[in-house]
Amino acid sequence: MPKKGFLGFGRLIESVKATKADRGPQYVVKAIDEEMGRNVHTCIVPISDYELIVTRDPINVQAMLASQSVDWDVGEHRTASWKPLFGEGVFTTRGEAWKHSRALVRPQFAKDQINDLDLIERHVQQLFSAIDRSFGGSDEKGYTQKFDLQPLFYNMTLDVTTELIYGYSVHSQNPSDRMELPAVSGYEAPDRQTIGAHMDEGKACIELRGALWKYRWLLPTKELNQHCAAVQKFAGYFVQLRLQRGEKYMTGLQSETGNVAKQRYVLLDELAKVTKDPIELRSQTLNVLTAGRDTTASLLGWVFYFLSRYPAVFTKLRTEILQRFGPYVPAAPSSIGFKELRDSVPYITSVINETLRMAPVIPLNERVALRDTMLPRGGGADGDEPVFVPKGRQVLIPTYAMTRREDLWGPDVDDFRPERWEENGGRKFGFEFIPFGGGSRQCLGQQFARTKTAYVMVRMLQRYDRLENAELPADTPIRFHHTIENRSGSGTLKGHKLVILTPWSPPAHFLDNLKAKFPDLQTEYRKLGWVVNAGDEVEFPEERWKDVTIVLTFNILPEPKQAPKLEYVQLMSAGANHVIKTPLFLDTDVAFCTANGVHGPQISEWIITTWLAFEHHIPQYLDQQKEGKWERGSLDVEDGVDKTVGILGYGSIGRQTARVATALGLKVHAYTLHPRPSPESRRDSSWTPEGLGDPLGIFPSKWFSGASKADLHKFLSSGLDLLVIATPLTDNTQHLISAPEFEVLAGVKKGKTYVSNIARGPVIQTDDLITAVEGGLIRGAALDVTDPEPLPDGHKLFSTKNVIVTPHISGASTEYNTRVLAILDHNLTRLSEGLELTNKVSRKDGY
Ligand code: HEM
Repeated sequence: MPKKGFLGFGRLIESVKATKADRGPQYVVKAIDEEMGRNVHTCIVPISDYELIVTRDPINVQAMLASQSVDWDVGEHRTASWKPLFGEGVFTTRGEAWKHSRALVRPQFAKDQINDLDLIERHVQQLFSAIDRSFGGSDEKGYTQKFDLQPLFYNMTLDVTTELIYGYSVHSQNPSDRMELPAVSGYEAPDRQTIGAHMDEGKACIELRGALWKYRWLLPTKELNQHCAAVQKFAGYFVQLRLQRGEKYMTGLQSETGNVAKQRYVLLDELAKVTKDPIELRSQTLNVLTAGRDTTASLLGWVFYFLSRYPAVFTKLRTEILQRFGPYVPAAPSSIGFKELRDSVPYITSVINETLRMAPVIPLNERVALRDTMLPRGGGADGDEPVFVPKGRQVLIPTYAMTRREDLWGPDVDDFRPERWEENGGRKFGFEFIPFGGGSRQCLGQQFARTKTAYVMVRMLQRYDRLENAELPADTPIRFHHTIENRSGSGTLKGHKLVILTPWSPPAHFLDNLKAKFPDLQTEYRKLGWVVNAGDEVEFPEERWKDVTIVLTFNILPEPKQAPKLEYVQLMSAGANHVIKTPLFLDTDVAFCTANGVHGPQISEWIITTWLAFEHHIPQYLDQQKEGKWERGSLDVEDGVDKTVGILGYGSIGRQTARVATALGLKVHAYTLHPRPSPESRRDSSWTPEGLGDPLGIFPSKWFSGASKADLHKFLSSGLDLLVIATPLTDNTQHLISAPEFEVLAGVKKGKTYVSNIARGPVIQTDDLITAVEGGLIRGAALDVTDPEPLPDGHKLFSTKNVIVTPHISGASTEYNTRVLAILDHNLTRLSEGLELTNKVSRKDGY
């Protein structure tokens, strides 16, 4: 029996939302890694009333797609969802119907003519014209305007694919190239202007229906029906034209389009030599159209997404392309041949493969068991026994998760590195890399897709000598949309209403900027006092909540039914403990985000201030000053150079402390609960003021982790001059630092360690601390938090030598509100772009 259990129905909703937020494929990896374990590759997921098997084990995938493929087929929900739009064809059928389709279509892809580079060149020229026309006007450095390439690739592949399949391109890149379509008796010419949009929107409806699977009947069908009718009318027209013209279809086509240069290949014409069934011709051609258009456009989008973020790869690729194919000559037809394109610059293939590894265009696939059967691996205590799969059980194949397995791809699995495909005589791959599927239903258009992509890359890199990422920072995580497309450009907040409920007024320039940035966003501001207790008066009238989608608040929250449109609550506090018991948190899936990150600058200043004050004997001099005395004390001052600060809890405060400490010459040792072995795992995605903190996790010279005392002691014995406690208070961290820990510190540093606590008082055992200071086990302590708190008048801590106590004020800063508004602004931008919000409170963990 494989491991059972991530997701659950609530988590399924999370995953659908994650997909909406462009994170679906990543979500699957995260869910398996975090909830099942990094070494678990096959598991059972209970969803609603059925159980799904998920496997990222290449052996199992090979069994389903190839060696035992007779036991498996694609799921009925895939075929049922897609058929209304594209009809029955090679992509949308199962069993015998699929075998028939595949036999019909497959021979076409074996023909050389399908790789028609002249056809691609004509549409690449249109792409360049479209770029020049809309985004030309180069600046003094020769740059075009900032623009999004992805939609242009969608247009280009639509134009190429419609010409390849029907002989007539829709010319979405340049509508003025459209010739009038010939009359077909009984058929109206289709609208080529809107066909791309009908395909896109129809597919979006289908994806939603697919996600809801057996509940898809709940969705209205009117919109989908309109798209289906338009798409089928489009293909149906060309089918009729071919059937009415017969063999003369190609002659008519060549004279009408003026494209007579050589024998042309048109899929519809070839298929019509085998079958005259209009429905079959319509459906099969539409199946190929949908399989080929979006996938290739998406791959091209991803290629340039990575090239713009990895300039060294861009430069290397461009150099090799220019060496082999020469520079771009305007208005001259390309003379690149298919074979040299495929073979002469292997780095092109490496870049394409690495792109497909980082962003497999179809990141999730699936199969259903046709009979009781077995998967070779995933069962038993160690996961290496076969797994029984009953007839009808669905198996999710997260292609993306297989190309993210560190054990298969190495420690740099998260880096875009095309060179990996060339090392050790060229990487051989099996079922761990299946961007084009595998086995019996393997993609028929792989060669064509690779040729087209390589060709566009060559022409683009010949023409443009630089490509700059004008979107989000280069290290922003990859973003998926509808599971395959990369997303660019910023969105709007149309239809959203924000209310700001703060006890202070947001500055006018903040509101003005918001208006300029999101003209469609409605904003309302109400100055409200702190509402701390349940009985306090809530001044925001109940009826005003009904249109609100976003709120900035400390703790003024509506009842769920009062705010049916609410999507996102931005809290003003760094913690969420005061809201996690509210019905809005418990009973809805509204996103709650904290203001985590607002405290880093001021608290790290407090840590360094108190430590330096101690080292420089400032408290004694202040006492003397009050007494009006000029007297030199000890000249024994240890500065920070080459000292070591250990940060217990490497969150936003710890990271900013690391930055400041590094500037003073200290070394940093970081301690985290979970291990952070790779550069990727050391990053921090929570909000950080620009240029501050350590978002990339680069300051620590050593990383420690673990939940056991032994792990903690290893960290404490690493030679710490300053120990900063910045870990949250939980059951596990209560009295984490007690007598044994002071002994460990003393064992190495011989009483030289200074302890700073800005977390919560009970993390330290107070009596043990006093004993440690008095007994010389540590040098002293700075405490902004104490146990008990507030510290009673006259408590011993106040008078313990070398201890600085402040009354829980290290978080105070006049910039607090400015930072809260910066987080709101940051998250509004992410919301507008469909990205996951920053600082989101986990419903499972409550923080
Ligand atoms: C980057 C581009 C492409 C990718 C990543 C891709 C990926 C895939 C994958 C993963 C499958 C298998 C689905 C499954 O296992 O159920 C598939 C099937 C298919 N692809 Fe592609 N594809 C691409 C481009 C194309 C192009 C350009 C064409 C045609 C012009 C095409 C035609 C097909 C067809 C007809 C099938 C159905 C095969 C069958 O079920 O027998 N694909 N593709």
